[in-house]
Amino acid sequence: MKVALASDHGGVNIRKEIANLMDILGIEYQDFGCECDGSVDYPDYALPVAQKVASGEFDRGILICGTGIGMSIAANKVKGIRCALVHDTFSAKATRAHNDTNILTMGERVIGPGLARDIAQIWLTEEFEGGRHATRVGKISEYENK
Ligand SMILES: O=C(CO)[C@H](O)[C@H](O)COP(=O)(O)O
Repeated sequence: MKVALASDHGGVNIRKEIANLMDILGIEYQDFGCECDGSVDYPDYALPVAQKVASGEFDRGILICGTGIGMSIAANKVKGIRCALVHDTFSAKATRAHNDTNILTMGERVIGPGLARDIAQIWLTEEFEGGRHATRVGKISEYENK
């Protein structure tokens, strides 16, 4: 699995935490910044990462901003992306098992690094269950492809 990782200025610390987690787990990833001295605009990071995942260049994406919301809104505009904003471990598991999400977002101004790490680890390792969930995800793709 190859993961594209990025944050805006509001998510730098959790982005570094997740990079460290993926180093430990032996997960291949590329860090697309930001190299933030000051303020940047989250769509400039969310959209390129989402495009890389949608194109198949990367299997998954993880995006961090202050709330996770802006990154999530932007990523979900890209065709083929199922992005989940997650701030609890139950949803981290469920959104992989049920929604087959390919991008995870979190907000550094919402949760701490320990919880973010746990959420990322679950999301990176949980499998999609398929079955009835595949039917439902398929309906979303069908709508998107109309
Ligand atoms: O969470 C975010 C987007 O959803 C951003 O990180 C947040 O809006 C940045 O705010 P500021 O420019 O005030 O640091």
